[in-house]
Amino acid sequence: MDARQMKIKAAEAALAYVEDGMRLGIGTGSTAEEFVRLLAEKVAGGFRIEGVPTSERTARLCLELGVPLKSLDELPELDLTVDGADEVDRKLRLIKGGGGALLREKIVASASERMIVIADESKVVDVLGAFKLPIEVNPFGQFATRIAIEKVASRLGLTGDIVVRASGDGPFMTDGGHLILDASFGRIPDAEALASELNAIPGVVEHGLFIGIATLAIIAGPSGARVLTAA
Ligand SMILES: O=C[C@H](O)[C@H](O)[C@H](O)COP(=O)(O)O
Repeated sequence: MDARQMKIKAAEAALAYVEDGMRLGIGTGSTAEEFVRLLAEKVAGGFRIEGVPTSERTARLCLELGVPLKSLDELPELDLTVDGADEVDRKLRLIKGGGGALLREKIVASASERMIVIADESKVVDVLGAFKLPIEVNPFGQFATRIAIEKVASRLGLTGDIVVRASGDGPFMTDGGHLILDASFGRIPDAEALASELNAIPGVVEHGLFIGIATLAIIAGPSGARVLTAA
């Protein structure tokens, strides 16, 4: 089974949790896109859902494939969000934001009764942090914000480069008009402490640590998909 087939397996398994009439948060990234494709087939067959996309990219795909969309303002309470992740640990803590959609993803998932993560085995880790932590920051005062992040990290014993994510010749801009700083901290033993310290920095809009948000993860490997619940 290749990487794409594993993503499809996880997406298929997640579809079993989607019920007719649900208000559904729809994630971003290559795994979430497999979910959108399968969801679109069900919608074409008469299945009714109302979807809230977590990015402009996901919104475009949904529109192209005929998945009905609403804004989060129209549907501020959702039944379920299905989304990918860059890392997931055994307590279902996540790193997200590899595709730059972490802010909307976190808002949408937090407005949902449940969040199901879909991923392949390569995303499961013992300790978060091998994947660079995306931190979304306001462009105003970005250097001051970076220094504040470095100080917080150093207090927690974390070191490593923090770089502005690039796109083409310029910086990558999120759907909300912010920058992403990718922090190479390596292992993050106390994700809760880092999350709350980052939240306290004024220039930090949001960060990619999702803690206490996911309800279960569907992890696909070469021999099929397994369900991971918080240890
Ligand atoms: O910002 C992007 C998201 O957090 C994605 O869900 C995450 O990067 C995983 O994407 P993929 O399924 O492409 O690995």
